[in-house]
Amino acid sequence: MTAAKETIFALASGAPPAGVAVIRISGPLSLDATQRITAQPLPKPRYAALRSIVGRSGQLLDKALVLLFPAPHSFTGEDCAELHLHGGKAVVNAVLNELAGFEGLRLAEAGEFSRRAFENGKLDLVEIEGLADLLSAETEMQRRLAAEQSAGHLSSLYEGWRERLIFARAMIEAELDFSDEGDIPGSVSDRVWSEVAKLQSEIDTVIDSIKTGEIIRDGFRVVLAGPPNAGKSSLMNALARRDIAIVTDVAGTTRDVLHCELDLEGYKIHLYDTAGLRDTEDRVEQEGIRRALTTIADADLILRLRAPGVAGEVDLPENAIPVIDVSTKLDLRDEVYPFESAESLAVSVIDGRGIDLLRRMILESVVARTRVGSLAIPSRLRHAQRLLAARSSLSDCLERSELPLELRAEYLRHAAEELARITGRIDTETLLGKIFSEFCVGK
Ligand SMILES: Nc1nc2c(c(=O)[nH]1)N(C=O)[C@@H](CNc1ccc(C(=O)N[C@@H](CCC(=O)O)C(=O)O)cc1)CN2
Ligand SMILES: Nc1nc2c(ncn2[C@@H]2O[C@H](COP(=O)(O)OP(=O)(O)OP(=O)(O)O)[C@@H](O)[C@H]2O)c(=O)[nH]1
Ligand SMILES: [Mg+2]
Repeated sequence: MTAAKETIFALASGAPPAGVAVIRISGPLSLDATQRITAQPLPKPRYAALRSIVGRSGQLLDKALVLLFPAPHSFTGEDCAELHLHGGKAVVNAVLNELAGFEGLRLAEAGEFSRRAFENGKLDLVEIEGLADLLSAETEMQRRLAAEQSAGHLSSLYEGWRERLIFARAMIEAELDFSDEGDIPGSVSDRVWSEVAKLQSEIDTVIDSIKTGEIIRDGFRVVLAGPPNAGKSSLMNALARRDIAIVTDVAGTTRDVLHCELDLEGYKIHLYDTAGLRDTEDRVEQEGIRRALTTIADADLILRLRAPGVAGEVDLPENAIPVIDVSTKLDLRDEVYPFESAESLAVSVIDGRGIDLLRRMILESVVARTRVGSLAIPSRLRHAQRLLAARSSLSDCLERSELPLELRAEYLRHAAEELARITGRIDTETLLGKIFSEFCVGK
């Protein structure tokens, strides 16, 4: 058993002033504290009731809605209470101070409610990561991805794989146990290998979707590249609809990499403006160009700009990054129609032609890059590492057919353990192993 937990509390809603502020309390003294601060009968569990919130000397602090969630049916799995106060700064402070004065209560640390939910088996690590992503989601696609993850759909996928691996191992154990008797029909393990191969390909599909998850969660990186004076900074300002970058007719105006974020139909886009690429003796500009090339190399999409009367079609480094060719300053040319082909177009920041079309082409590029059946997909390196490890154990298991069954089964155990590490739900077997390995031999 764990030692009796302290009771923690915190403002769970956004910074005051706000219409309503929610203070959340969790731990064994939650109900006591709520009783003391209301000095009225407690509402029945999970029903909101209006109560006077009073201070030590009986003074009225606020009239608030009070909600109780007795353990284990709460967010943390502990006794919880919520005070829905008027959201003024002084109201919130007065109630927080009152709670802080109670013996056995203290202010929660960052993430402590979620940590307790994890410790009480209410949420696994993957769901907690999803919850964190949900709270920081700014775009619709980020929200959808995080909602899938925090609702446990990704966890179920991993847990389902793990159960199938445990079952496969059980089949092998059974074969080992019965093989002494010599007369089992066919080989059980043959079926196991085909199941393992199937699992491996399912894991591969999910590993392949990690880049998609990363793009949705972290954003799609679009880089403006081209010679000086091509109109990169002007185009950044036009796409962002804000005056972010300095624009002049001096070649070599931009040196640092400039960044802004766009929300294109729910997709988070990082847009980078870079120094014009050219041979130069200017050391500051050289450094700018070095940074530009680094940014270009990390891009998910490159907008390669050229302008009438501006020399230097830039040679981009050889790589597989998609490119849209953009001819700028369309207003200085005779053409009227901005659309050239699927990979190229012409724009003008003066009359605005082609800008919306370019926005749509960027959107099409990110949509094409993130097409997946379901959004129950990983978006973090942590998952990628464990999945790759699990996958490599499965391929060892399949390829090393010269090994005795026991050893091949060991690879399956290892793969299952890697999956358990992602959700943080290490099975009793490994947990016990871990606990006992920490004891001295002979004790
Ligand atoms: N006022 C309020 N609104 C909120 C939250 C909250 O904690 N308080 N949430 C906080 O994130 C989210 C809702 N999430 C919640 C998740 C679980 C439980 C809960 O009481 N779970 C119990 C009972 C489940 C049931 O009755 O179906 C349990 O899991 O045992 C409550 C809120 C969003 N809105
Ligand atoms: N007529 C016209 N001029 C433009 C257009 N876009 C940019 N310019 C002009 O072209 C010049 C260079 O524009 P910038 O946006 O600073 O070019 P840049 O590519 O960022 O240049 P560097 O930062 O030096 O690499 C400025 O004088 C702009 O006003 C356009 O669509 N039409
Ligand atoms: Mg510039």
